[in-house]
Amino acid sequence: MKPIVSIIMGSTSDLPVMEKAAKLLDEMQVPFEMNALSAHRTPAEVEKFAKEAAGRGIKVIIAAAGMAAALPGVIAANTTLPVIGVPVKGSVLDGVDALYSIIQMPPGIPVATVAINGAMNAAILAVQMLALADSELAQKFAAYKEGLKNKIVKANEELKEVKFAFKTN
Ligand SMILES: Nc1c(C(=O)O)ncn1[C@@H]1O[C@H](COP(=O)(O)O)[C@@H](O)[C@H]1O
Repeated sequence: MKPIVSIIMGSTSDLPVMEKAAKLLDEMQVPFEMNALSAHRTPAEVEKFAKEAAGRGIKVIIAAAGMAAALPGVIAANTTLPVIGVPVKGSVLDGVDALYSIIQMPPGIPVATVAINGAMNAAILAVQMLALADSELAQKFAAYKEGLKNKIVKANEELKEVKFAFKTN
């Protein structure tokens, strides 16, 4: 199947973080692609990628970078597709540098920024955007959310049992 989400990262060193986004998209059966491109190191390729993405059928771009993270913003500047930015923790500034670089976009060129290393939430946001026009995906996502709820309800029941055991000992 042709990819409809594109995960792009500034370096393959960001992959351990971005694997969480890939896993979630895989779980939701959303076709995606992954590329490492850098606005600093491969600016021409980034511009080409961003300009051609919509024409290739990509609907949402997830762009991740650490340090002086220009990549998500440069992609947003070169496409009309929604761009979700993931600041990656990696430098001596622990990802705050990337967070500020990505989140503080000038008016007109937004990047929907998630938490530092928030790759999974980036994928969830992408799924939510796609689900607006895909009722099957919307149902899958609703089931996923229900699963999250059930997990905490079960954990709460287990907690009560622990408390009970604590009291009787
Ligand atoms: N922030 C950017 C950009 C960019 O914004 O274009 N290109 C690479 N990087 C980031 O540099 C960090 C170190 O990269 P290396 O590990 O390759 O030296 C990575 O977190 C990457 O996202």
